[in-house]
Amino acid sequence: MTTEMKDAPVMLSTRNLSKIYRTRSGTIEALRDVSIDVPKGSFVSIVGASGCGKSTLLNVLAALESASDGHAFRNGKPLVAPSREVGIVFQEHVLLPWLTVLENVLLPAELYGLAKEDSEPRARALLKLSGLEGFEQRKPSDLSGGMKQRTAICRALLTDPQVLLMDEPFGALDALTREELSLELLTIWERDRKTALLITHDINEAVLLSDTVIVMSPRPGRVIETIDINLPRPRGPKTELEPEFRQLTHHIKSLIFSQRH
Ligand SMILES: Nc1ncnc2c1ncn2[C@@H]1O[C@H](COP(=O)(O)OP(=O)(O)OP(=O)(O)O)[C@@H](O)[C@H]1O
Repeated sequence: MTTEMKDAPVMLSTRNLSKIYRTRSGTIEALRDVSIDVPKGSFVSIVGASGCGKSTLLNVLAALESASDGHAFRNGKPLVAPSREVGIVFQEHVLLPWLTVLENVLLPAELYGLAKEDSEPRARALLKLSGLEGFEQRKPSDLSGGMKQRTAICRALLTDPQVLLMDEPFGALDALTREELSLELLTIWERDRKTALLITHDINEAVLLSDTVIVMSPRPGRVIETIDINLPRPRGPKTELEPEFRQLTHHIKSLIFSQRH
């Protein structure tokens, strides 16, 4: 993280956050004592073994789930309810099949009671930027997996949120489409510099996009290391050829493997 970012105000944070799920067959400790800071305008990724609580952490930060203990804040205020200041992109099953692409992108406008006259031009502009012009009136079933995720990203950006939370947004895509979309996301982010928090299993993707990568332990998820990625921006496909890029991905992989039981 650059000095400039270290000095930026904190947009999202948790302090000693724990989450225990109580189910009929017993309790599951998903998160233990997690404290993180996401500075305003930064791109932070969270990586860790499957089941280590990454989605749980993101859901708490989206105010979709509550913590069992500890605190979560946005802009220094405790999180209470989902907000139009936070856009969320999930892995899949995110578009409503009976609505058109445009109607899907406009859903948050309905949810937050925004004027259609303002929202529709923005939705159309976002779709155009994402290469989806001409598909506004199509149904999601007419789209490829990559196009569906582009639509989901447009929807998350509709309210011009301060924060973008993404849970494995490219997880269900083939490797090439995944790479293409992560490069597109990089371009969008470098243009707007919204505060972004990404959950990913792809360590290359995490290092390519992020200012900081947070590595979590297996369940119960704890932060085991926070790694600053100081690779120069703008970044692109060539960044992956840098020796520093390879050292960073190797270090993160070793950390995750060393935690395996
Ligand atoms: N609603 C729930 N009720 C009970 N247990 C849950 C619930 N949601 C998650 N868990 C459990 O909490 C743990 C953490 O789950 P979570 O989905 O946050 O992990 P993850 O790191 O995102 O996993 P993955 O990388 O596989 O998506 C898992 O053991 C999971 O079974």
